[in-house]
Amino acid sequence: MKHPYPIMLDLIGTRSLVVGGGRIAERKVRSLVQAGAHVTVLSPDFTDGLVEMGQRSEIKLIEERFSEAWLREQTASALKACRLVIAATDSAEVNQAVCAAARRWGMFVNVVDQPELSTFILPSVVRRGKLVIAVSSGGASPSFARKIARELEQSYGEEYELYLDFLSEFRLKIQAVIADKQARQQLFQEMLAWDVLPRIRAGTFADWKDKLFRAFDQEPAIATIRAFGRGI
Ligand SMILES: C[C@@]1(CC(=O)O)C2=NC(=C\c3[nH]c(c(CCC(=O)O)c3CC(=O)O)Cc3[nH]c(c(CC(=O)O)c3CCC(=O)O)/C=C3\N/C(=C\2)[C@@H](CCC(=O)O)[C@]3(C)CC(=O)O)/[C@H]1CCC(=O)O
Ligand SMILES: NC(=O)c1ccc[n+]([C@@H]2O[C@H](COP(=O)([O-])OP(=O)(O)OC[C@H]3O[C@@H](n4cnc5c(N)ncnc54)[C@H](O)[C@@H]3O)[C@@H](O)[C@H]2O)c1
Repeated sequence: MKHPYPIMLDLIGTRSLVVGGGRIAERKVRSLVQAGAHVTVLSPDFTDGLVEMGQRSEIKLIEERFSEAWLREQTASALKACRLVIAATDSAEVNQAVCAAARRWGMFVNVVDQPELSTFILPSVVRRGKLVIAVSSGGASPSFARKIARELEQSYGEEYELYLDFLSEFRLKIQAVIADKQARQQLFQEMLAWDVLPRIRAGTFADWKDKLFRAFDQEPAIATIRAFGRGI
């Protein structure tokens, strides 16, 4: 992959197929389910984790081997409904066959043991609510991508979830009321320098936010917000 193109996909309600039921398949399935995808797993056996997810109806398990014969039995509409396919068996040949079929159907495909065949690969991810930090080494060293993500996890703690919610909520409020686009954009930059994170950490954020929103509702002007943000 010379120039991977990073995107944030909305998979809610879409279908994905994972072929293979081992440890690696389970890791990929968990991230798909977390993203809201409907996942079908095709394999003659499954990890305990996958079995439990199947029992909780979080995923659909098909206890069969992938083969050309299995593929022929599937209806075109069922296959076409699949957005992503992950070939996660321990057989390079089977993974290649899954990849060829997925490409034939125009699906995006990830091959866990042959990155060069993949049309997408998975990054190491840190999630803090709306904040998603994805790190990829482009397949050079997945362990290194993971190491950087763990380091970022230390720098961007749990408080960032609330922080992003605040930035998002207040940004929408400002967009709805302040017509001057340039002034708005300047304010969005300035807001990043306010002492919001220390307030979240100190437990004084909710009170401060209430006051800010009340001040803004009473006098919806840039100057009010600026003065408040700077603690004047
Ligand atoms: C990030 C993460 C996401 C995820 O899987 O969700 C991910 N691998 C993770 C972990 C990990 N993978 C491996 C080890 C063992 C140590 C090592 O080899 O380093 C560890 C470490 C561990 O498990 O701790 C082995 C490995 N991985 C691949 C191969 C095949 C090959 O290279 O040929 C082999 C050799 C198999 C063998 O030879 O036995 C291939 C891929 N792995 C990728 C992603 C894609 C590139 C990502 C990138 O570079 O940006 C890519 C190309 C395709 C893909 O899978 O999408 C996840 C960390 C999640 C987290 O944050 O915890
Ligand atoms: N991409 C990554 O992040 C990564 C990390 C480590 C290892 N790997 C590679 O991933 C592969 C899988 O590793 P694992 O630890 O999950 O292996 P595993 O042996 O635990 O699981 C393999 C699964 O594939 C199933 N399978 C075999 N043939 C099949 C077929 N025809 N149809 C459907 N399912 C079939 C097996 O029944 C089993 O459930 C290995 O090749 C490994 O080298 C990838």
